[in-house]
Amino acid sequence: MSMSNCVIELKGLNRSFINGAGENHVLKQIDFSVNSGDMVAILGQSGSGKSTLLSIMGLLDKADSGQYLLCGQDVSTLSTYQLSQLRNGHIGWVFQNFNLIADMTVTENLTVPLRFNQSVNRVDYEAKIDEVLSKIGLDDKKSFFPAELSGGQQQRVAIARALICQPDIILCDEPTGNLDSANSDNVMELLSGLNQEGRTVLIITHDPAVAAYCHKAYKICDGEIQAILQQGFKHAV
Ligand SMILES: Nc1ncnc2c1ncn2[C@@H]1O[C@H](COP(=O)(O)OP(=O)(O)OP(=O)(O)O)[C@@H](O)[C@H]1O
Repeated sequence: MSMSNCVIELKGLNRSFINGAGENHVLKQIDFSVNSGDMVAILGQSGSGKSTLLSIMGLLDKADSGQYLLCGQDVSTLSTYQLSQLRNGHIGWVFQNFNLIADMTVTENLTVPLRFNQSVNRVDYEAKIDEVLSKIGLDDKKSFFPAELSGGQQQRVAIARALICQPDIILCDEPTGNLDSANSDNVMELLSGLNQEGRTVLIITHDPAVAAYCHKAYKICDGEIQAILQQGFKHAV
């Protein structure tokens, strides 16, 4: 285990896709790290590789070459089972389209990650669900189906689902992309609060107002990642 404060460390990371036009080298020799407790925005034009990078960091995809250390562990040495254990233990995901299961109630949606987590006892499910629902302010919506909630409420449930296994890292892919500005602010306040509690938050966004909630911002351009100075957040993309 590394002694560094880095929860995410990428070294010389490459990812390409082959398509009809040949090889698309999306991420080129990426060196990037995120410290524990950071709140980081990743910007970049459509197709620049933001989701690809986040998928690798969230252990949903693998780099072609280079190294990825998650909480000090070199993920290339791990089996599929070990990867899923690491993912369940450390990472919560929030997506643009919420990705709630339509024919399950809020409570049932929140039960799904608990079932995959062997360290949570079934008798504790209800208390865990109550705890995350009160955190997002939707205690009264337990038996609602996703379609009965507003977009902002659905995204808050998705954040509750990301939180329920107590991850130390929350990865968000355009979390406000489908929300109006009031709901977007609401979701960002929620994510900021989680960061203030000590969670590391990474957010892909096109929106400078979202980046402004973060301490650091980076931009992916031509396969490379570069830091953006705070005063440049507004004009980043
Ligand atoms: N599974 C895949 N197979 C082939 N090409 C892919 C795959 N995933 C991504 N790509 C390509 O990699 C490039 C980067 O895609 P990615 O989704 O990471 O971009 P992005 O910056 O997240 O874009 P957006 O802002 O539009 O979501 C694109 O050219 C895309 O077509």
